[in-house]
Amino acid sequence: MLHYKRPLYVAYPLLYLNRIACKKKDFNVSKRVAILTSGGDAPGMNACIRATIIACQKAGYTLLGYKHGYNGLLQQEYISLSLDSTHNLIQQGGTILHSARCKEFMHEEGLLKAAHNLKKARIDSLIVIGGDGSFKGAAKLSEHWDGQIIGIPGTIDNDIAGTDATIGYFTAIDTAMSSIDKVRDTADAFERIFLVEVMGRNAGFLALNAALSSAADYVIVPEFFSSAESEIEKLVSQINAQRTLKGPVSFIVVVAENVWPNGLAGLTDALQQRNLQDVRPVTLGHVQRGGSPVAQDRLLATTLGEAAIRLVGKDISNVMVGEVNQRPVTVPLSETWKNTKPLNEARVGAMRTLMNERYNQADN
Ligand SMILES: Nc1ncnc2c1ncn2[C@@H]1O[C@H](COP(=O)(O)OP(=O)(O)O)[C@@H](O)[C@H]1O
Ligand SMILES: O=P(O)(O)OC[C@H]1O[C@](O)(COP(=O)(O)O)[C@@H](O)[C@@H]1O
Repeated sequence: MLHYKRPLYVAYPLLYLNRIACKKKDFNVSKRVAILTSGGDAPGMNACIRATIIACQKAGYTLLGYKHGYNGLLQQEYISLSLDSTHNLIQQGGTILHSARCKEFMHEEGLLKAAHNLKKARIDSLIVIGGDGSFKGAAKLSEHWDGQIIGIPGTIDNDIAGTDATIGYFTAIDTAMSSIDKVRDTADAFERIFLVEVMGRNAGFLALNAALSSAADYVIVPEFFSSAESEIEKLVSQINAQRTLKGPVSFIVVVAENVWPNGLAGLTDALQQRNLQDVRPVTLGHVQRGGSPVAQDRLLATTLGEAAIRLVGKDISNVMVGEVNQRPVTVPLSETWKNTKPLNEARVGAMRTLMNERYNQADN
């Protein structure tokens, strides 16, 4: 016997309508995404924000921008980010969302308040552009908030494991390099020793690469620093060897911040005690954090911003989106600070040959 199968919409009209409604809802799942920039600002953060705005708009997501890092979460200070905000944004230094270091967020109460505010604002996914400190904060937040958390590495220090580079790092190298080029002009004119301090917090990426790209004579980085006593011996022997060979010439030492006891003043004293009198210290400081991002930072920022939005709604959280060999990768947030990223081996080799051991006798 043939059974006439009635179509669903005839047999169960309500169920059918409901199904259509659900399908439509699935199709249009309008996620609410929030983004913030935290810790030291870095050139390229804006380029990253721009990429997320466009990617969210294309996916039909709502994007809110919390201002002043985690303070914005605590104060519920946010703005709606739409395509209107993207014009001329890619080339702007700093961050239109502003950044901050937020003490309150380091405590349980602050974290609970932030989680409460995120729930209240019905945020599904939070994107944090920042350094390892910001990622530690994000991981802590995930203990109190069950939304999705995605980190994007943004710091001039490049001290985040799991990604070849961080947003802002390339521009900072460029800025330090061109500043050292200028220092060299005056150093040459007076045949003086110049000590140039560059940022990097506790890592030597910026110092090493700024020194190599500006053809400095010596670089002091935390990764190879054992003691002031042994380092001063090596440095003085290079200066004296160079002077013996070439007569009075300039000598530029790039020094990573936080390495030398008492900073450049301490190193200047140590050199003067060894009869090297005409020494001038220069601290490059926050100038390294500013300026329009170079192409490499814009590209990294744009790729990572787009890749982060691709993850929205997926079953993955508490990860950083980084880049390894020019491919986006996801890395658990905890690995970004538990692992230590080593300096590039080939650059270290170049550092020894062209700078720190340049005047050493060959072994053979
Ligand atoms: N252990 C932590 N717990 C909670 N929040 C943290 C923690 N570490 C850092 N943060 C938050 O992240 C912010 C930025 O961290 P910081 O180390 O200053 O910069 P960056 O993210 O650039 O490394 C801090 O001001 C704080 O609000
Ligand atoms: O701007 P501040 O608070 O003086 O901090 C200076 C520090 O910030 C940096 O510029 C960037 O560090 P983070 O990205 O880790 O915040 C460091 O290189 C420097 O040590």
